[in-house]
Amino acid sequence: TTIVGLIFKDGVILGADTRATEGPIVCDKNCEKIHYMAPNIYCCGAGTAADTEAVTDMVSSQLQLHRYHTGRESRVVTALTLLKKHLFNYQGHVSAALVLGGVDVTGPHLHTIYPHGSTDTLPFATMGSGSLAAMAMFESKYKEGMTRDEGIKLVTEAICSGIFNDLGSGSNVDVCVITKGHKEYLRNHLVPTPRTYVSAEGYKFTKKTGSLHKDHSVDREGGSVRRRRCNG
Ligand SMILES: C#CCCCC(=O)N[C@@H](Cc1ccccc1)C(=O)N[C@@H](CC(C)C)B(O)O
Repeated sequence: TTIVGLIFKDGVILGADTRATEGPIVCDKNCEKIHYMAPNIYCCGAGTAADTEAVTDMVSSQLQLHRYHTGRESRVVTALTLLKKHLFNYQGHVSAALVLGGVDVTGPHLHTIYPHGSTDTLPFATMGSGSLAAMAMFESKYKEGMTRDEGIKLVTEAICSGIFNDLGSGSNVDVCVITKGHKEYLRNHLVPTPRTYVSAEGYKFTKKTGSLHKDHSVDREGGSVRRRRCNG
Protein backbone atom coordinates (compact mmCIF):
# COMPACT_ATOMS: atom_id res chain seq x y z
CA THR A 1 0.00 0.00 0.00
CA THR A 2 0.90 3.62 -0.65
CA ILE A 3 -1.20 6.12 1.29
CA VAL A 4 -0.47 9.86 1.69
CA GLY A 5 -1.80 13.11 3.07
CA LEU A 6 -0.81 16.76 2.86
CA ILE A 7 -1.97 20.15 4.14
CA PHE A 8 -2.65 22.70 1.41
CA LYS A 9 -3.89 26.32 1.33
CA ASP A 10 -7.55 25.50 1.98
CA GLY A 11 -7.40 22.21 3.89
CA VAL A 12 -6.23 18.59 3.56
CA ILE A 13 -5.78 16.21 0.63
CA LEU A 14 -5.56 12.41 1.10
CA GLY A 15 -4.42 9.87 -1.49
CA ALA A 16 -4.20 6.09 -1.85
CA ASP A 17 -3.42 3.34 -4.30
CA THR A 18 -5.94 0.52 -4.82
CA ARG A 19 -3.97 -2.76 -4.60
CA ALA A 20 -4.63 -5.50 -2.04
CA THR A 21 -2.15 -8.37 -1.88
CA GLU A 22 -1.83 -11.81 -0.30
CA GLY A 23 1.88 -12.56 -0.65
CA PRO A 24 2.78 -12.46 -4.35
CA ILE A 25 -0.91 -12.50 -5.37
CA VAL A 26 -2.94 -9.36 -6.07
CA CYS A 27 -6.28 -10.21 -4.46
CA ASP A 28 -8.00 -6.90 -5.25
CA LYS A 29 -6.99 -4.63 -8.13
CA ASN A 30 -9.29 -1.78 -7.17
CA CYS A 31 -9.96 -1.71 -3.45
CA GLU A 32 -10.84 1.39 -1.42
CA LYS A 33 -8.31 2.54 1.19
CA ILE A 34 -9.72 5.98 1.98
CA HIS A 35 -12.37 5.49 4.66
CA TYR A 36 -15.18 7.84 5.70
CA MET A 37 -14.93 8.81 9.38
CA ALA A 38 -17.25 11.84 9.48
CA PRO A 39 -18.55 14.37 6.93
CA ASN A 40 -15.35 16.43 7.46
CA ILE A 41 -12.89 13.63 8.31
CA TYR A 42 -11.44 10.78 6.22
CA CYS A 43 -8.77 8.16 7.01
CA CYS A 44 -6.41 6.18 4.76
CA GLY A 45 -5.43 2.69 5.92
CA ALA A 46 -2.44 0.40 5.34
CA GLY A 47 -1.69 -3.01 6.87
CA THR A 48 -4.24 -5.81 7.29
CA ALA A 49 -7.33 -4.92 5.27
CA ALA A 50 -9.71 -6.40 7.82
CA ASP A 51 -8.11 -4.41 10.66
CA THR A 52 -8.09 -1.07 8.83
CA GLU A 53 -11.74 -1.51 7.80
CA ALA A 54 -12.89 -2.64 11.25
CA VAL A 55 -11.07 0.04 13.27
CA THR A 56 -12.15 2.91 11.03
CA ASP A 57 -15.76 1.66 10.90
CA MET A 58 -15.83 1.35 14.72
CA VAL A 59 -14.48 4.85 15.34
CA SER A 60 -16.72 6.32 12.61
CA SER A 61 -19.73 4.93 14.48
CA GLN A 62 -18.43 6.28 17.79
CA LEU A 63 -18.01 9.72 16.21
CA GLN A 64 -21.59 9.65 14.90
CA LEU A 65 -22.96 8.82 18.38
CA HIS A 66 -20.79 11.63 19.78
CA ARG A 67 -22.23 14.07 17.18
CA TYR A 68 -25.77 13.15 18.22
CA HIS A 69 -24.77 13.71 21.87
CA THR A 70 -23.02 17.06 21.36
CA GLY A 71 -24.98 18.37 18.36
CA ARG A 72 -21.66 19.50 16.90
CA GLU A 73 -19.31 18.61 14.04
CA SER A 74 -16.68 15.98 14.89
CA ARG A 75 -13.12 17.13 15.51
CA VAL A 76 -10.09 15.36 13.98
CA VAL A 77 -8.44 15.15 17.42
CA THR A 78 -11.43 13.13 18.67
CA ALA A 79 -10.97 10.55 15.92
CA LEU A 80 -7.23 10.53 16.59
CA THR A 81 -7.67 9.87 20.31
CA LEU A 82 -10.28 7.13 19.80
CA LEU A 83 -8.06 5.39 17.22
CA LYS A 84 -4.82 5.57 19.22
CA LYS A 85 -6.37 4.39 22.49
CA HIS A 86 -7.86 1.35 20.72
CA LEU A 87 -4.64 0.46 18.90
CA PHE A 88 -2.49 0.95 22.01
CA ASN A 89 -4.86 -1.22 24.04
CA TYR A 90 -4.26 -4.05 21.56
CA GLN A 91 -0.45 -3.59 21.76
CA GLY A 92 0.09 -3.59 17.98
CA HIS A 93 -1.91 -6.76 17.27
CA VAL A 94 -4.44 -4.69 15.30
CA SER A 95 -2.34 -4.13 12.20
CA ALA A 96 -3.65 -0.75 11.07
CA ALA A 97 -1.29 2.02 9.93
CA LEU A 98 -3.38 5.13 9.30
CA VAL A 99 -3.20 8.59 7.75
CA LEU A 100 -6.02 10.65 9.31
CA GLY A 101 -7.07 13.97 7.84
CA GLY A 102 -9.85 16.51 8.10
CA VAL A 103 -10.96 20.08 8.67
CA ASP A 104 -12.92 21.12 11.77
CA VAL A 105 -13.66 24.30 13.77
CA THR A 106 -9.99 24.45 14.79
CA GLY A 107 -8.75 24.26 11.18
CA PRO A 108 -7.10 21.59 8.98
CA HIS A 109 -5.40 18.60 10.63
CA LEU A 110 -3.26 15.71 9.39
CA HIS A 111 -1.98 12.85 11.53
CA THR A 112 -0.37 9.43 11.27
CA ILE A 113 -1.31 6.59 13.62
CA TYR A 114 0.87 3.48 13.92
CA PRO A 115 -0.37 -0.03 14.90
CA HIS A 116 1.07 0.29 18.42
CA GLY A 117 -0.84 3.53 18.98
CA SER A 118 1.79 6.23 18.52
CA THR A 119 0.73 9.32 16.57
CA ASP A 120 2.36 12.22 14.74
CA THR A 121 1.01 15.60 13.59
CA LEU A 122 2.50 16.63 10.26
CA PRO A 123 2.17 18.93 7.24
CA PHE A 124 2.65 15.93 4.93
CA ALA A 125 2.74 12.18 5.62
CA THR A 126 3.04 8.79 3.93
CA MET A 127 2.42 5.22 5.15
CA GLY A 128 2.46 1.67 3.83
CA SER A 129 5.00 -0.38 1.85
CA GLY A 130 5.22 2.39 -0.76
CA SER A 131 5.70 5.16 1.81
CA LEU A 132 9.38 5.70 1.03
CA ALA A 133 8.72 6.08 -2.69
CA ALA A 134 5.94 8.54 -1.90
CA MET A 135 7.93 10.45 0.74
CA ALA A 136 10.73 11.00 -1.79
CA MET A 137 8.23 12.99 -3.88
CA PHE A 138 6.97 14.98 -0.87
CA GLU A 139 10.46 15.77 0.47
CA SER A 140 11.48 17.08 -2.94
CA LYS A 141 8.28 18.85 -4.03
CA TYR A 142 6.10 19.80 -1.02
CA LYS A 143 5.69 23.49 -0.27
CA GLU A 144 3.36 25.34 2.10
CA GLY A 145 0.28 27.16 0.81
CA MET A 146 -0.24 25.04 -2.29
CA THR A 147 -3.45 25.46 -4.31
CA ARG A 148 -6.00 22.64 -4.68
CA ASP A 149 -4.68 21.70 -8.13
CA GLU A 150 -1.04 21.80 -6.99
CA GLY A 151 -1.94 19.64 -4.00
CA ILE A 152 -3.87 17.10 -6.05
CA LYS A 153 -0.99 16.93 -8.56
CA LEU A 154 1.61 16.25 -5.85
CA VAL A 155 -0.59 13.66 -4.08
CA THR A 156 -1.15 11.92 -7.42
CA GLU A 157 2.60 11.94 -8.20
CA ALA A 158 3.40 10.52 -4.75
CA ILE A 159 0.86 7.68 -5.11
CA CYS A 160 2.12 6.99 -8.66
CA SER A 161 5.65 6.70 -7.24
CA GLY A 162 4.40 3.88 -4.99
CA ILE A 163 2.33 2.29 -7.78
CA PHE A 164 5.36 2.08 -10.11
CA ASN A 165 8.15 1.37 -7.63
CA ASP A 166 6.55 -0.71 -4.83
CA LEU A 167 5.22 -4.19 -5.58
CA GLY A 168 2.83 -3.89 -2.62
CA SER A 169 1.15 -0.97 -4.38
CA GLY A 170 -0.51 -0.69 -7.77
CA SER A 171 -3.49 -0.03 -10.03
CA ASN A 172 -5.29 3.28 -9.49
CA VAL A 173 -5.08 6.58 -7.60
CA ASP A 174 -7.91 7.58 -5.24
CA VAL A 175 -7.95 11.16 -3.91
CA CYS A 176 -9.99 12.96 -1.24
CA VAL A 177 -9.99 16.77 -0.89
CA ILE A 178 -11.29 18.20 2.40
CA THR A 179 -11.87 21.92 2.95
CA LYS A 180 -14.03 23.88 5.40
CA GLY A 181 -17.61 22.80 4.74
CA HIS A 182 -16.79 20.84 1.59
CA LYS A 183 -15.23 17.50 0.57
CA GLU A 184 -14.60 15.76 -2.72
CA TYR A 185 -13.96 11.99 -2.92
CA LEU A 186 -12.32 11.38 -6.30
CA ARG A 187 -12.55 7.60 -6.74
CA ASN A 188 -10.12 6.41 -9.39
CA HIS A 189 -8.95 9.96 -10.05
CA LEU A 190 -6.19 8.44 -12.19
CA VAL A 191 -5.99 5.05 -13.90
CA PRO A 192 -2.31 4.91 -14.85
CA THR A 193 -2.14 1.23 -15.82
CA PRO A 194 -5.29 0.49 -17.86
CA ARG A 195 -5.88 -3.13 -18.90
CA THR A 196 -5.99 -3.45 -22.70
CA TYR A 197 -8.96 -5.79 -23.00
CA VAL A 198 -9.16 -8.50 -25.60
CA SER A 199 -12.76 -8.05 -26.87
CA ALA A 200 -15.16 -11.01 -27.16
CA GLU A 201 -14.37 -11.34 -30.87
CA GLY A 202 -10.67 -11.66 -30.07
CA TYR A 203 -8.03 -9.19 -31.19
CA LYS A 204 -9.31 -6.35 -33.37
CA PHE A 205 -6.67 -4.41 -35.23
CA THR A 206 -7.29 -0.73 -35.89
CA LYS A 207 -7.84 0.13 -39.53
CA LYS A 208 -4.74 0.67 -41.67
CA THR A 209 -2.65 3.13 -39.64
CA GLY A 210 0.30 3.77 -41.92
CA SER A 211 2.06 2.76 -45.07
CA LEU A 212 5.17 0.62 -45.08
CA HIS A 213 7.83 2.11 -47.26
CA LYS A 214 10.48 0.23 -49.18
CA ASP A 215 13.01 1.28 -46.53
CA HIS A 216 10.65 -0.28 -43.91
CA SER A 217 9.84 3.16 -42.38
CA VAL A 218 6.15 3.64 -41.49
CA ASP A 219 4.32 6.99 -41.40
CA ARG A 220 1.38 6.88 -38.96
CA GLU A 221 -1.97 8.71 -39.41
CA GLY A 222 -4.03 10.16 -36.55
CA GLY A 223 -2.85 11.59 -33.22
CA SER A 224 -2.23 9.65 -30.02
CA VAL A 225 -4.96 9.33 -27.36
CA ARG A 226 -4.51 12.17 -24.84
CA ARG A 227 -4.46 10.83 -21.25
CA ARG A 228 -3.87 12.50 -17.89
CA ARG A 229 -0.30 11.64 -16.86
CA CYS A 230 1.02 11.02 -13.34
CA ASN A 231 2.77 14.40 -13.30
CA GLY A 232 -0.06 15.89 -15.33
C1 LIG B 1 -7.17 -11.85 0.42
C2 LIG B 1 -6.90 -11.62 1.54
C3 LIG B 1 -6.59 -11.32 2.92
C4 LIG B 1 -5.37 -10.44 3.00
C5 LIG B 1 -5.68 -9.08 2.43
C6 LIG B 1 -4.79 -8.08 3.10
O1 LIG B 1 -5.07 -7.63 4.19
N1 LIG B 1 -3.67 -7.76 2.40
C7 LIG B 1 -2.76 -6.76 2.94
C8 LIG B 1 -1.37 -7.32 3.05
C9 LIG B 1 -1.44 -8.37 4.10
C10 LIG B 1 -1.36 -7.99 5.44
C11 LIG B 1 -1.46 -8.98 6.39
C12 LIG B 1 -1.63 -10.30 6.02
C13 LIG B 1 -1.70 -10.64 4.68
C14 LIG B 1 -1.60 -9.69 3.72
C15 LIG B 1 -2.77 -5.58 2.02
O2 LIG B 1 -2.94 -5.69 0.82
N2 LIG B 1 -2.64 -4.41 2.62
C16 LIG B 1 -2.72 -3.16 1.88
C17 LIG B 1 -3.78 -2.30 2.54
C18 LIG B 1 -5.12 -3.00 2.67
C19 LIG B 1 -6.12 -2.01 3.29
C20 LIG B 1 -5.65 -3.47 1.32
B1 LIG B 1 -1.32 -2.44 1.88
O3 LIG B 1 -0.88 -2.15 3.19
O4 LIG B 1 -0.36 -3.19 1.16
